[in-house]
Parts: sequence; structure tokens; C-alpha cells
Amino acid sequence: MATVIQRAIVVGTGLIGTSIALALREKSVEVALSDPDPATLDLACELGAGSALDPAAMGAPADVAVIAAPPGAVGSVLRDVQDRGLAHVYTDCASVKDSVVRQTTRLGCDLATYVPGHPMGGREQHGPSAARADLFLGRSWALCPTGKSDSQAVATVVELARLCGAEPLTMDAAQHDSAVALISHAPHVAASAVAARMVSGDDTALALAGQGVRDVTRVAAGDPRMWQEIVGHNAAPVADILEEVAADLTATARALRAGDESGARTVLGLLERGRHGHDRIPGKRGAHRVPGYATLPVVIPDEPDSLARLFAAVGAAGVNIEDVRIDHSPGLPVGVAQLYVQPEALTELAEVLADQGWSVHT
Ligand SMILES: NC(=O)c1ccc[n+]([C@@H]2O[C@H](COP(=O)([O-])OP(=O)(O)OC[C@H]3O[C@@H](n4cnc5c(N)ncnc54)[C@H](O)[C@@H]3O)[C@@H](O)[C@H]2O)c1
Ligand SMILES: O=C(O)C(=O)C[C@]1(C(=O)O)C=C[C@@H](O)C=C1
Repeated sequence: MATVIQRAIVVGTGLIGTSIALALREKSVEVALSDPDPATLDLACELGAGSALDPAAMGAPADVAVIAAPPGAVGSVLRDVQDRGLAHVYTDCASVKDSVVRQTTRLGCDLATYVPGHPMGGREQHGPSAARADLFLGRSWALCPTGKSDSQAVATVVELARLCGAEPLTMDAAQHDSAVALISHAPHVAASAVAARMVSGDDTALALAGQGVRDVTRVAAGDPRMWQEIVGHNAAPVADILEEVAADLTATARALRAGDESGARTVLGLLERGRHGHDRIPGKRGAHRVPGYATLPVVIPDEPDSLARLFAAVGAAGVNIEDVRIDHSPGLPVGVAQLYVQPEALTELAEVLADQGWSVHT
């Protein structure tokens, strides 16, 4: 079933909504934007994410409407946009899915045209000023169709994810929620618990802070109210993981106080399990860019000679690759090579590679 998204609506133009809109604009999709906060909407428009939604001037419904509002608002926003007939297909971006599906069902939304979604890209900042067109490049995008979502609607939202450079993964809402409790929500709370210790740390201790504590606590800089809402909507799965983390921490503290051989084995056991768990996390996505260079993200197929061909093409264009980072998850058919080049080489290299058929995301 071929679907081509030409016109989209984004409701909620914060970090996620504006990032999706920017990614769609790069693919020449016409985007109409809406947000209850006029300053937020103006900024998203000024950043080139689209133009303000004017329902009177809209004509035919858009191909897809994306709701990028906080989880607790998704049900009522969906009901409203469906009542106004703004699009043929609807999706949302909330970080939790089961409670959102229950809200939409309770509010009598049309579940045939709605496909719950969750793009797995984000940042610890919020609002349109933090948005980036490449936020979802090479990331997974969870789709949790309800039993009632129709197949054309699912195909449209798959296309939306791919237009943003992401790889759609279909699962049910409960499976999604326990997965994100493990890989996103509990880690966020644990990072906040570690970061909260810094409140009473003295200035000398904080002056010593290196990269370690910054890495462990980066996400704790996120919006506390948004995260309270996210973990509150996924309470039981998050609480389950946090209890396991707390048990490990309590056992480790006891073992350290005991200071005996058995205690040493307990500590080593946790550190070894931690390393093993870390090794199981695919790729190294979201690492910070190397300062001073421009980065050119290029999508690479998961084939033996892709990188060699890409490097050869860059060399033939006379450009030196200063550094490279490869974001790739085993099992996904594509990855993203981030090429670090001198800023003055960027535009021409992007054009040369695009002309040769590479999927380049400047
Ligand atoms: N921040 C992340 O890393 C991340 C990643 C993936 C998904 N999400 C999900 O995406 C959604 C948006 O998060 P964000 O980080 O962009 O937050 P944000 O605070 O940057 O943006 C949220 C926007 O929603 C608007 N909004 C609030 N109530 C609304 C309503 N009733 N109708 C329409 N718009 C409304 C706000 O004015 C704001 O502009 C949330 O559901 C969040 O769970 C966040
Ligand atoms: O990278 C970050 O800053 C994020 O917090 C992104 C992150 C995540 O935990 O991976 C956070 C919440 C989302 O719902 C999806 C992605």
C-alpha cells in the first residue's frame, strides 16, 4: 500500500514536535503547526518548522497529524483534532503508551485512524529552541497499533518515522511500557537520585567533577514536571525496576561497610553485571559531537562494503574525514555514519554524496 505524506500537522511544537516538523520540512512536506503557547508556536515557525495552522484555510484534511503534547493531554487533543477532521491519520509521541491508549478509548476517539507512537530520540532540553531535524536519525520509533488501527493508518505512520530517518518497531502498548521502564524511565529516576546528591556536595567536591558524573547525570537536567508525568503514567513497571536497582545499591552499601571478602565479591559481582548490561546496549547513539568540525550524517545500509564505498566517495571528493562516529543497532537494516569534516567542506561534500545517491542529512 503506497502512501506519500505531503501535508502534515504537528500539534505541540516543543522539542519533539518541532524536531519532527523540521525533519519533515527537509523532505519537502508541507507542515502546519499548532501550540497553545503563542510564543512557542512563533519560535517554531521562525525556525522554519512550518507555518501556523489555519483550519479555515486548510482545505482538504492533512495526510497525518502528529500530537507532540505531554502524555496527559494526548487523549483530549486527539479527540479535538479528530472532531475537527484535520487529518486522515493521527499519531502521538508520548513516552508512555498504555495509559494514552486507555485515555483515547475512554474519550471515544476514532481508533481506526489513530496509531500510537513513540520516537526514541530526545534531549534533556525542551521547547522548540532545542529542536533538531536529525534528532531521530538512526533511532528506533515505537509504533503500538491498537487492535482497531487500520492498516493504511499504520503504513502512513511507518512512513512518517522513516521520513524522520528513524526505524519503526511495532509492539503492543504494555510491552512498550515495560521496555521503556527499563531503558529510559528508571534510568532517568536513577540519574536524578545520583544528581540530587550534588545538592549538598560542597563547592570543592563539585569543582572536581569530571566527565563521569556528567555522563551519569546528563538526563537529570530534563524538565522535572514532564518527567513526573511520564513516570507517573508508567508507575508500576518503573517502580519494579527501581526496586531492583535499590536492592543492588543497598546490598553494595552493606558489602562495602562489611569490608570483608564476601563483601568484596558482592561489589565485584555488581560491577561485572553492570559491565555486561552496558555491553548489551546497542550502538553509542547520542554521543556528543566533536567540537570544531562540521558533521555530515549519512545513512549507510547494513552491507559489508557500505563504509568502504562511503569513505572512497569522500576521498574522491578531495575531502579529509577528521573523525567519524557510527550509530548502528544490530538487526536494523541501516545505520548512520557521522562524518566530521572541516566546516568549509560540508556543503559541497553533501551535494557530491547526494548526487551519487547517498542519503545525506545536512
Ligand atoms: N523530551 C524527550 O526526550 C522526549 C522524547 C520522546 C518523546 N517525548 C514525548 O513527546 C511529548 C512532548 O515532549 P517534549 O519533550 O517535546 O516537551 P516540550 O515541553 O518541549 O513540548 C511540549 C509542547 O506541548 C505543548 N502543549 C502542552 N499542552 C498541550 C495541549 N493540550 N495541546 C497541544 N499542545 C500542548 C506545550 O505548549 C509545549 O510546546 C511528550 O509526550 C513526551 O513524553 C519526549
Ligand atoms: O537522550 C535523552 O536525553 C533522552 O532522554 C531521550 C529519551 C531516552 O530516554 O532515551 C527520553 C525520553 C523519551 O521518551 C525518549 C528518549
